Amino acid sequence: MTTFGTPLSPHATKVMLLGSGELGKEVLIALQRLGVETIAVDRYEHAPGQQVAHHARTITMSDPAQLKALVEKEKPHLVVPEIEAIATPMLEELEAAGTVRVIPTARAARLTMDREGIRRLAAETLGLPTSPYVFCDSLAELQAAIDSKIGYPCIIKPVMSSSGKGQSKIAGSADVKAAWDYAMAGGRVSHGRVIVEGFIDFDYEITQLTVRALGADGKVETHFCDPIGHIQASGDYIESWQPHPMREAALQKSRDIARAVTDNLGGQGIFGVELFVKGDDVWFSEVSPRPHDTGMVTMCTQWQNQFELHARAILGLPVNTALKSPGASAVIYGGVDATGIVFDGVAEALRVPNTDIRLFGKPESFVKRRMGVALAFDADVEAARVNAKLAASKVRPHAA
Ligand SMILES: Nc1ncnc2c1ncn2[C@@H]1O[C@H](COP(=O)(O)OP(=O)(O)OP(=O)(O)O)[C@@H](O)[C@H]1O
Ligand SMILES: NCC(=O)N[C@@H]1O[C@H](COP(=O)([O-])[O-])[C@@H](O)[C@H]1O
Ligand SMILES: [Mg+2]
Repeated sequence: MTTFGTPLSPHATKVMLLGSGELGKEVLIALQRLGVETIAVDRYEHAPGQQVAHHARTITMSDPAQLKALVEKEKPHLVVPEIEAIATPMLEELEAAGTVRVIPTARAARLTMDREGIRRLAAETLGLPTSPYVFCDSLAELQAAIDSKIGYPCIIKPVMSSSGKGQSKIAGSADVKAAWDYAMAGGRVSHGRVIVEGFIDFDYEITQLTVRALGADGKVETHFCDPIGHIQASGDYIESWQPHPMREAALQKSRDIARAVTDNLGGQGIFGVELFVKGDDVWFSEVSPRPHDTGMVTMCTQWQNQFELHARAILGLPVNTALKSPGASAVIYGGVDATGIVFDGVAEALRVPNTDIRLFGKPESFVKRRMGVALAFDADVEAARVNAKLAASKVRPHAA
């Protein structure tokens, strides 16, 4: 796209986000700064991104008929998936018919929508190192897969879920049934299928943000951000930092894997490639063809954060992935099941040196729902981590 229109006029450049949580909200803000007209879609009203977009629409995005009707009505130039649970075969149909361009591609959205598509692509088609895995459709199949191939400890996840929902790590046969039941209850779209993965005893894990953007010659170029280190609890990110120090060999392998996966998925935009590292060994875990939750740290560490990079890349604009400062992020959970909650301690949080916060504005809080994030920059990552966690701890969400 080289010509940009005026929002809310007949020549507007229109972008529709499918999913409008905390990540989409920042993409929408970045798009608006470039004069794009935005349509924020989510499964519930007043989603974070809907609060800042020109238009808010609420549909069941996994329903192909509803999705088709909305895209045909709104006629966006670009459709940008922000979550996995979307009727991606319908996106492929709309893309093939020339109705719309999907970011990065409809095929990438379909392959990464559930764990099976992307895992088989990475391990079986591209030959990349991953944990050992088996897909299972029943408790009996799960037990058999563990006994014959995977062993303990292992990790069981619904094929379609994110942020650790429905995921368990188990140590022995006594836990298999509970893990199966938990996966059945925790998947985003009900699917009686799980992946069981061998546990990788990594030294650390990173997100390799990788941007595919157009160069001056109109060809796609790959740009890498500095590696982001992170800590996950029950499969959900609680802390991240950038840059994560890495030995040269591990960094090179990480980038080779990231390039192989993103070259195959194609299109333009940012990807969050999740990797496990032990010594100089690197395993591919999964990839988001969109900004990544651990990448929220880039709001205080890069000149162009991951949301701006995504906005620029999808619009065909040049990108710059340079680091501005080391920094860290720490998650603020709701801590309570309630709607319309209030947050105390925001001023105290911001009195911690070099910090900032984002409160996402989700209308409903759950004990373990991510409601905000604290950010800190500093001369080194360790100091930033201390301050990000301190700032997050000062924010006290509670029922109104
Ligand atoms: N095979 C494994 N070995 C060791 N740790 C693992 C394995 N699989 C997952 N984990 C741990 O669980 C975390 C979450 O796993 P995964 O990324 O597959 O879940 P997710 O629900 O897709 O999360 P998200 O949507 O936040 O990326 C990983 O970042 C890692 O810390
Ligand atoms: N790991 C994926 C991830 O972090 N996705 C982000 O969380 C939102 C859903 O939050 P919710 O579950 O609180 O509605 C999504 O819309 C996206 O912004
Ligand atoms: Mg993950």
